[in-house]
Amino acid sequence: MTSESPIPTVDLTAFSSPSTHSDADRLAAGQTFVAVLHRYGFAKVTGHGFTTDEINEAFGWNQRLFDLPYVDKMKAPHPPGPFPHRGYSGIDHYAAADTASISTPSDGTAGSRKISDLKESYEVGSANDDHEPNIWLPEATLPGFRAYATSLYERLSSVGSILLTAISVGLGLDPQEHDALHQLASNRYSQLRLLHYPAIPQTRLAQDVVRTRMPAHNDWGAFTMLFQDGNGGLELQDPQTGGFMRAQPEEGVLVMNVGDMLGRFTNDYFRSAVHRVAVPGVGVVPGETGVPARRSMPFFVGPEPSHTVATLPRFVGAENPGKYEPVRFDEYGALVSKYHYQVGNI
Ligand SMILES: O=C(O)CCC(=O)C(=O)O
Ligand SMILES: [Fe+2]
Repeated sequence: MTSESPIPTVDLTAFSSPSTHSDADRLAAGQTFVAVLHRYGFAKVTGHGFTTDEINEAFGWNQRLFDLPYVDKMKAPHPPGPFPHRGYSGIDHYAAADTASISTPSDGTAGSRKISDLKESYEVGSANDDHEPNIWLPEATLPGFRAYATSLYERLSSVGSILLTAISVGLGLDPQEHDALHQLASNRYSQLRLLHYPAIPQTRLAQDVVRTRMPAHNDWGAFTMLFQDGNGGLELQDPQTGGFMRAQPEEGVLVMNVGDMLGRFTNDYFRSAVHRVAVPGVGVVPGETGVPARRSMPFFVGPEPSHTVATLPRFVGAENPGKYEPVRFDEYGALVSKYHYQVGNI
């Protein structure tokens, strides 16, 4: 079941342009953001500070990267295991390599699906990450890409801080709680993923081989900020109805979804959002051409690997018993990525 009701949009300009807005503006925007995240676990966000020009530039690099011949892209191959989660994962190799940043919903939907290889990706971390080093193409293969991707990581990291501050203001956190929230976002250990889902020919759709471009899953960091191109396909599960809501593409809009760490931190006051990438049904594909290619760019915001994520006491009470034990982020990630490496399906 996919619902056509729109995902609420929250404008965070009061946080990205603080000098032209008052504390009252920030409180109102922060509270709206918190209310939407509490209800859904995700939101569309405008006024995040990442301009339309910057978004277009990022998609331009996405295209130039994936337009390279396969042999060139394989000059920066993702290693055969889950770690480090860096470099290029090709159409033919994706299922075994793509394991980090994703966990599986308890209903087992992701686990039961036989995946076709429908996407390629390139994973980028911080230049200062001493844990998972980046894997770069030779400079001559795509001149300027390394410098650009490094700067994009930094830009998106600062956008992540804006979203966290909005959450902090909206929740009315005290300074100590505010710091604990911000520890969910390490500038050094977040992760940028460039994604390309190639066009799918009509014949392949008619054979009914292709059901989803990415099966339902949760992201296991703190939260994810995603830009997608005009072709859309991202769907997020409404936790109240269980139906999926389409994230209709809109220029300049970022989709933010809660990941497992922010879910645990808030004792599910913000629930980790189940999401997937759908393929339009055969009936809605125009003509014989099939489904167009699609590009997206998620940025996974997460804490330091050694950081222990514990539920904030304000989210636990007599009517709201704590659901989660404190967990070290790297230990949680190792469990999830090992599972996905074995199942090899996302
Ligand atoms: O491509 C998309 O829109 C979603 C990607 C995603 O959910 C992921 O990479 O974890
Ligand atoms: Fe995801």
